[in-house]
Amino acid sequence: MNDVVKYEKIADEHLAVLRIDRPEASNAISTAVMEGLAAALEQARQDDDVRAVILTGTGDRVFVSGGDLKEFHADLTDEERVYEKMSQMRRVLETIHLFPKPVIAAVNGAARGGGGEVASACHFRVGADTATVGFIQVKLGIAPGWGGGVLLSKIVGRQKALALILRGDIIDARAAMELGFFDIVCPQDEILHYARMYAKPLTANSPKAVQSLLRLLREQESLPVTDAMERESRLCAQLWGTPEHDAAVSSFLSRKARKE
Ligand SMILES: CC[C@@H](C(=O)O)C(=O)SCCNC(=O)CCNC(=O)[C@H](O)C(C)(C)COP(=O)(O)OP(=O)(O)OC[C@H]1O[C@@H](n2cnc3c(N)ncnc32)[C@H](O)[C@@H]1OP(=O)(O)O
Repeated sequence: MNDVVKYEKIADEHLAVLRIDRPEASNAISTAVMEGLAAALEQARQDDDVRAVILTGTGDRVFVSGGDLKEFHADLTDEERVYEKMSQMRRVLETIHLFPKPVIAAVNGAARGGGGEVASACHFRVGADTATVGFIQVKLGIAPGWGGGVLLSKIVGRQKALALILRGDIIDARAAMELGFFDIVCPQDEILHYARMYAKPLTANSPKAVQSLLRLLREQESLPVTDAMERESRLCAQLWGTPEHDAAVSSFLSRKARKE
């Protein structure tokens, strides 16, 4: 992390909160933000005490306004340089998408262009009631640059993604919820509280079970259905011997015994 990406650990909730902190630029993604996010994610990955991550933006107006059009248009002049810069942020989105611990986007306000892509890379999205989402790249005559259109399609389905990306409409929080993009919507001034509440069951459950299920559910998308089903049986067998499973079963059985 650095000046433009803040990292806060909430130790007693096993959470890391990553905050994109460029309110003067509507939290646009500059090269420094890309570097800060990569470093912050690595810190959260390495900290065994962190069981989930919340990603948000500073302020009550904007989550992320997309790529920093001022920096990019000053610096990037030919296709290969644009491609390299887009790929730098695409790798950050890949890191989020493949992150071993659940990542929750707390969409505190407008998500535009790449802002929608960043939210799409997260495993869950908590939206402020004032938030708006627009995959508006088409209005700028470009495509989503960071691979987030592909991820959007996995969340809302191909047809709805096609409409959002090709039309470039800006939708409000209620529509984002109806599409299945937001998992919950909450009052804007309580967004972090709601994101923390959303994280609670994820961090309370066995980290080994949560993390291996997250991986399994991601990997099963590219497997034949019977292979994916077999992996689920294997995972259950692997988790059977863990202390968390022993404790949960003992607690259940002793509860039953107490009732008798
Ligand atoms: C390049 C990658 C591509 C992708 O992969 O998808 C993209 O992301 S392209 C970028 C697409 N995004 C946009 O076009 C969004 C542009 N911004 C807005 O629509 C609005 O700013 C907002 C996000 C809806 C917020 O509106 P508001 O609260 O009214 O603030 P202002 O518009 O006054 O902005 C304040 C301040 O922030 C600067 N700003 C906003 N967005 C960007 C941006 N993407 N890059 C750089 N700077 C941005 C804006 O210029 C203002 O600064 P000043 O000009 O210094 O006042």
